[in-house]
This record gives sequence, structure tokens and C-alpha cells, in this order.
Amino acid sequence: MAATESEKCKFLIVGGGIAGVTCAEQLASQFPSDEIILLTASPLIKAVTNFKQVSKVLEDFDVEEQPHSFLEERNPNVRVIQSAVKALAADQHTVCTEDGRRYVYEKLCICAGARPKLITHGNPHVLGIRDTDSAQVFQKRLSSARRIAVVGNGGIALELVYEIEGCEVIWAVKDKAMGNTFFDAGAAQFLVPQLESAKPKAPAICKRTKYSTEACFVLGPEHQEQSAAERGELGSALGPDWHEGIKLKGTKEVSHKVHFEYQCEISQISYENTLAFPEHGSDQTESTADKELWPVYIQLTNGKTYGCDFIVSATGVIPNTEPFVRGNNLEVAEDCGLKVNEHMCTSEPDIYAAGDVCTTAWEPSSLWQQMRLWTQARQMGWYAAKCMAADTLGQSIEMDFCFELFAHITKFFNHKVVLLGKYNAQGLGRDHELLLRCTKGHEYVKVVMQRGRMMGAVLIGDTDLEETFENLILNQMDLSAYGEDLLNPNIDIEDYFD
Ligand SMILES: Cc1cc2nc3c(=O)[nH]c(=O)nc-3n(C[C@H](O)[C@H](O)[C@H](O)COP(=O)(O)OP(=O)(O)OC[C@H]3O[C@@H](n4cnc5c(N)ncnc54)[C@H](O)[C@@H]3O)c2cc1C
Ligand SMILES: NC(=O)C1=CN([C@@H]2O[C@H](COP(=O)(O)OP(=O)(O)OC[C@H]3O[C@@H](n4cnc5c(N)ncnc54)[C@H](O)[C@@H]3O)[C@@H](O)[C@H]2O)C=CC1
Repeated sequence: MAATESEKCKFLIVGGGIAGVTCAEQLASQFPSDEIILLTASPLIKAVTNFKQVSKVLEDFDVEEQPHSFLEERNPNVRVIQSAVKALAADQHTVCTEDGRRYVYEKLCICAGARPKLITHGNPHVLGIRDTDSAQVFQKRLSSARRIAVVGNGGIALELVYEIEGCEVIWAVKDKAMGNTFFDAGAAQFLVPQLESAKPKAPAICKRTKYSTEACFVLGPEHQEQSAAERGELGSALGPDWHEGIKLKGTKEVSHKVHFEYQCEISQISYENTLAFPEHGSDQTESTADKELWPVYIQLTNGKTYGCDFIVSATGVIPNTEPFVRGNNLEVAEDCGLKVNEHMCTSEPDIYAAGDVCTTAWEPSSLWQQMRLWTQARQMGWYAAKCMAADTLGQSIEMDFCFELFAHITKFFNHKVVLLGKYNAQGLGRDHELLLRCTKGHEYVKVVMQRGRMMGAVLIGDTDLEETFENLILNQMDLSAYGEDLLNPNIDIEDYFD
């Protein structure tokens, strides 16, 4: 195709992450005689394999990072083109890519994901982790580090502070307890002792989504200092177990050495040898009183200062919307995601969005909330394809059942973690109560009840309760009569409700 030529297609998908690939595959199976074009900025795509519906809403699947040919071989009517979208003209149904090509679509699904929302940009001492490339840069910098600072209190920070060995970690946490996006102070208290002991030799086996990559963790010279994101390239997001097989080790002979600084943020960053911060502002802990020189210094809002080798900003994500929003009437939410309605449609005709790039703007079920996670990226990609197909065929479609109940299975600090419904009583106001069961080092079970109904649960450890609780939350049965017996370990709760 000549550089100025346009190519027409019925379905155009942008993004080779889970959302885009799932959307393309679903459309390919529904429209076997139409070509589906998938445009992606990244050289590899994410393929979902071994998908199993474990229960009504819990899913289990593997994710593999694969070359484009893998998707084309699985779906002969999908063509993958590696080129980043530079502009969208929604009124002309046209997308332009960085290599000067134009694609005229009938229906477009934007699945461009997100990138780290760093505390500051352009600072070589502040790293974000998103894709294989940025993980490689992090690993390389860590290998020569004595002390790093981690800022943020969500998924990435939780994983890092547990996985890093041989390096002191200063963890600046905005909240009163760690892990605020996933659990409450009680669960945090249950998990903290894991940081004070050495990591077990073998990781706990936890049946849940697995991640593997074809790309090996060997750095080319061009990757040594800068991540692809810093070079303006956009890779797709890592997922569960991304750190397995990578050595996350610094220069010291320690297992875990995490120093918590709660309820504070970084207020200032200063560079090599400048020692810009008055020492009287620091407390005289081992960490702050030392006279070692560091490449970078952080000042916290609690007045303390620390020197470190670099800082990891694990402070959430920002959706990749710029090339799509410019010049169009796409509505954008407060978190910068493309707003989508209950049919995954944006505010522009024939444009859909799914995964991390979008923000759900429909009235959600009382037991569901959006979180930028793998499972939701897959579900949205799949459902967006169903909606695109229904609109093309003039059919109606109902919201998929997966949006009825929030469900997430993951692993933190070598424990299986299951989150269901309003697991942190999100939006329930004061009108709720919590039931707790905890065996130190073994399991932590928290149930959120409202007017006798189960609204959510946090299950840490091998509790085996997820399916039963999923059912109890979904059927909204009045459980007042059972009281605290709901969590009585001597009662087989499954028999109760059979
Ligand atoms: C370190 C890390 C660990 C995680 N761990 C978990 C976990 O344990 N469990 C979990 O559920 N979730 C986890 N997540 C979140 C999960 O990975 C994401 O929510 C999910 O992968 C998002 O998928 P996506 O397809 O929406 O976006 P992405 O995977 O980001 O894919 C976006 C795609 O769009 C392409 N793209 C972007 N802009 C353009 C453009 N202009 N033109 C063309 N292509 C473009 C990119 O190249 C990429 O292929 C983790 C995330 C990170 C960063
Ligand atoms: N096991 C899992 O399910 C995992 C999921 N993920 C996902 O990957 C994505 C990226 O992960 P994270 O960056 O950890 O995002 P996150 O959204 O999970 O957490 C961001 C954290 O940063 C804090 N924060 C925001 N701005 C801050 C600031 N200026 N100073 C201090 N703290 C600040 C927030 O309060 C929050 O605690 C998320 O969508 C997350 O859900 C990541 C790792 C593991």
C-alpha cells in the first residue's frame, strides 16, 4: 500500500494487549469472512490461553506474550500491523498511523491501555513499571542498588516490596496501612509479618491467571538505561507473576529490609551530592543519619529525608488516549479514561473502547466496580466485540453477567488473595458491619455485611470459600439468622447452603 493510500475495513482494533486481542479474536469468530485489522504499537501481543470459567464470575486463564504471527495463525481473518496510531478523525471514520498509512473503518475499538502515572516526568532517577521493557530497566538498575524508595500503595508497590531482595527499601505510603487499593488495615496487619521473615524457597502454588513471556530478560545496549516508555514506545502491560524468572536483587546480603513511612508523600527530589535537605528535618534512624552519598535524595511530607539509588513510582496509571481525543468529541472521565456506556460505546459513533484505556460510565451493579485489571480487560474486550457485532447485525444485547459481581484472584506476599464484591465496603457508607476470622500466618477472612446481606469479602490464604461466598453475594440471601456462624470454622458452610 502506498504511503498516502487508504485501506478500508469493517472492524479495526487498536492495541495488542489483552483487551484488543480478545476483542479481535471474538470478532474474528463471529465474522469469519471479514478481515479484522489489529493495529498495535508493540512488537508482541498478549494471547489468552487455557481459559476456564471457574465459577459464575471467577475465571482462570493463562496469558502469553507472543509474536503477531501467533494471533494470525489462530485466526486467519485477523491481520496484525505494528504501527502506532497518531491521529483519529472520528467524523471521517479514519485512523492514521505513524508510518503515514490511513485506515477507514466501519467500527473501531480503542484498546490502547494505559501507562504509569509517575510522580514526576523526565527524571532519570524515577522509574515506572508497565511492560517487559520497563521491568528490564528496573531489574538492571536494582542489580547495582543498595537502597531504593518505593512510592505508591497499590498492586505494584505490594509486589515489589515483597519480591525485592538484597536491597533496602524505603516505602512511602500515603495511607495509614499498606495496600489500600486491595485491602484494609486488618489484612495489612496480617500480611506485614511476611516482610519481616525470609522469603520461602518455593512460591506458594496458587491456582489463578498465569503469565508467561516469549521475550527473555536479556538487555540489549539500547535498553540499558531508558525504558521503551521513555523512548516514547508503548508496550502492553505485565500481569501476574511478571517477576517470576527475573532476579529482583540488589547488592546487599539481606532478604527483606523494608522501612515503612506511613501517611506521607514525596515533597521534593534532589540530585547527586547536592544534599539540599536540612538534616534537622530528619529523624536519626539508621536510614537517615548515614553520611553515605546517594545518586538521589527524597524529602517526605513528614519532614524526613532519605538518600537512595533510585525511586519507583508505583502510583497508578493514566490511560493512553491522546491520539484519539485530539480533534474529536470523545468524552473523557476524571481519571482520563475514555467514557464508555453499557455497550462499551464512546461518545463518538461507531467507536468503542475496552480495557485500561476506558472508564465505565454506566450505572454499575451494586456489587461491581471497575479496576484496571487483567480479568476486566479480557471481559471488556470480549463484551465490546459482542456489542460491535450486535450493532452491525442490528441485534440487541444485554450487559454481560461478568459485570454483576467484582471478582479478582491474585497473590500478595506469597498468599492467595480473593476479592469479591464490595470487599472494602466501597460506597456502603456507615451502614455495614464486618465479620472477621484470622489465623496468624495462615488465613484472613473478612466479610462485609449490610442489612443481613453479604456484600463483599476478602479471602487471604487457602480458605476454599470463594465459590460459596460468590453465591451468597450473588443471591443476596438474608443471612441474619446465621450471625457469626457464617465464619465458624467448625461449620461446613458449603453444606449449610446446598
Ligand atoms: C507490573 C504490573 C503487574 C500487574 N499485575 C496484575 C495482576 O497480577 N493481575 C491483574 O489482574 N492485573 C495486573 N496488572 C494490570 C493488567 O496488566 C492490565 O490491567 C491489563 O493488562 C490491561 O490490558 P489492556 O489490553 O487494556 O492494555 P495494555 O496491556 O496496556 O495494552 C495496550 C496495547 O495498546 C498498544 N497501544 C497503545 N497506544 C497505542 C497507539 N497509539 N497505537 C497503537 N497501539 C497502541 C500497546 O502497544 C499495547 O499493545 C498488572 C499491571 C502491571 C503494570
Ligand atoms: N496483583 C494485582 O492484581 C496487581 C495489579 N496491578 C494493576 O496494575 C496497575 C498499576 O499498578 P499501581 O501503579 O500499583 O496502581 P494502583 O492503582 O494499584 O495503586 C496506586 C497507588 O498509588 C497511590 N498514589 C497515587 N498517587 C500518589 C502520589 N502522588 N504519592 C503517593 N502515592 C500515590 C494511590 O493511593 C495507590 O495506593 C493497576 O491498575 C493495578 O490494579 C499491578 C500489580 C499487581
